[in-house]
Amino acid sequence: MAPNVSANNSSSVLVGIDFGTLSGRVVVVRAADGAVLAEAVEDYPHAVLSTALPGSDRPLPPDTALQLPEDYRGVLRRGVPKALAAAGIGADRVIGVGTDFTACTVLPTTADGTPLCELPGFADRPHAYPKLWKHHAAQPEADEITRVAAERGEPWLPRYGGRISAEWQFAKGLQVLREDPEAYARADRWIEAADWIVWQLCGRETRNVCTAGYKGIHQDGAWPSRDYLAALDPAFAGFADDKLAFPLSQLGARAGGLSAEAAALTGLPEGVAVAVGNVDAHVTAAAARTVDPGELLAVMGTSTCHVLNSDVPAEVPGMCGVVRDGIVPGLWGYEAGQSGVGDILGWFADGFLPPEYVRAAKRAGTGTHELLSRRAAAQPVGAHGLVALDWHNGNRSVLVDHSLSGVIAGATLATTPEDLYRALVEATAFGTRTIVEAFETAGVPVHGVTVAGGLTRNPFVLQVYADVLRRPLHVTDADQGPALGSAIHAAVAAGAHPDIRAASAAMGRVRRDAVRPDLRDSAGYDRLYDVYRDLHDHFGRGGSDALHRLRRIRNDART
Ligand SMILES: Nc1ncnc2c1ncn2[C@@H]1O[C@H](COP(=O)(O)OP(=O)(O)O)[C@@H](O)[C@H]1O
Ligand SMILES: O=C(CO)[C@@H](O)[C@@H](O)COP(=O)(O)O
Repeated sequence: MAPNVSANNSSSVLVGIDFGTLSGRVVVVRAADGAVLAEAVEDYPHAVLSTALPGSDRPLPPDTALQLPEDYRGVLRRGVPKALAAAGIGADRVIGVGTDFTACTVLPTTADGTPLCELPGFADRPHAYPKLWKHHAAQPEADEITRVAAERGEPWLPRYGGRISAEWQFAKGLQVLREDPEAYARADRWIEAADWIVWQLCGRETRNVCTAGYKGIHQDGAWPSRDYLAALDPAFAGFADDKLAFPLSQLGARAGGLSAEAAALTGLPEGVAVAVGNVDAHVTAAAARTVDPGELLAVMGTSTCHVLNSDVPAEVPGMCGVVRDGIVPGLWGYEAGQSGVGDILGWFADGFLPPEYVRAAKRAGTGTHELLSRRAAAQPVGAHGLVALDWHNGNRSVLVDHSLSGVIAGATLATTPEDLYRALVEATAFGTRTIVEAFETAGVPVHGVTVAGGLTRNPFVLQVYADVLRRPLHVTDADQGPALGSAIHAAVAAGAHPDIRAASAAMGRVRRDAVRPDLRDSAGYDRLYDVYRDLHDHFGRGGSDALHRLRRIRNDART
């Protein structure tokens, strides 16, 4: 049944769904002004598979991170009806649905979109499963992809900051070919989860310009040539032509209408607009009103993604990529990122605290992050005598090396847990400063910085970032920024707003200058940042190969 609400009716609503690392979040949003009427969070029952496949005790190799497609369907099946019920509105008011995904989260499927891991005989093969963005086991393939491209002078390499990441589509695809050629051959399609979920919703394959550009290597209308791919491996020559190629759709476009099957699954009306797939960080630009040139958005959660529009393409060393139309049609969209941010803080706060800290947090009725943040905030800048490197999940920008790991320098017998927590927060802020400086040095101006994501709920973290960056921060005023961004894209796909810019202006939410820097503290952070830069270049740019050697020793010991 087609909905009985027209696109510009004041009661029209959109459903936005953000498929995150551990859960899917669904929001129901008013088309006219972006008011969030309700939200629901649906955890993935299997979370991240990094030690073993379900029902198996065979250990997975180091740096593996897989997921289950059925967990994604669970968000459609349970999360969407929950959010609609919480909004207390009839499904007939929904005029469109938009989705975003972590990326590059990518899976092999048959020609009809069936995930390989769901085929008889493939359930026990790790390479038949979706590889999550933080699957970092394809670093050797990424190094090879970069080296061969540099040797051949491939014109697209500078568009990726000079290095292709182990997180992206080609490295992960080449790993499958090398380690499970049968699964590689059986995969008719190699598709971003961002596009696969849209396939589940509207019953047909589409591919979006955003993931094709940033996570695939699609530039100036073309994939890497067969010659280049054959130079990597003759059996890889057809990777792009056979498994990726498909006409690309612009962001904000209508991918199709909701299929009868998806309507039955979600409770939404058949035929409503389904927006083209998108990436969690890039879609948030619409929610944060950072769709104009020079407005940098940092989406700070498990990891941080930095996205930024510009009128001009530039070569920024170590960025993730620059893609025409990659964030909004008509501009060059830049992306950079840090592979570990909230995860580094969580690793420490969840795993390394003395029992008395956990008890103190309980007594205060807060979590351990809040306790550590409160205690750390009471210190003068630099009083802990520490500087850390934020590479516990590798380095996505500007070094593009996932064999790097974390470092904490300056620890003494007097070092406390709040000292360490503070040093880790600061390290992530220094990582962001390194990225902002890389953009500006390369001639891509950064006029303003807006932040979104789960870490914006921590005022201490925000103050450190404002001080380290010496800039006021604008803060996205939405608990579920990516999901709101997806709803905004759905509004455009449904025709409720003419384009992403207009929809962002009407439906986006941001508190301008919400956090102001304390410039006295900025001066203290400048001194720490100098030390960070020294350690960064020493461990990351060839001063010492200690971290690579340690990674090799670890892998040898585990195998
Ligand atoms: N109060 C807090 N301060 C800092 N980090 C936090 C806090 N609470 C949770 N985290 C971290 O934030 C991350 C989750 O961020 P969130 O934006 O909710 O998720 P995602 O990145 O999956 O979208 C986790 O890595 C967690 O360790
Ligand atoms: O890399 C990207 C986007 O390009 C992210 O999807 C990835 O870092 C995961 O983001 P989250 O930290 O889960 O929000």
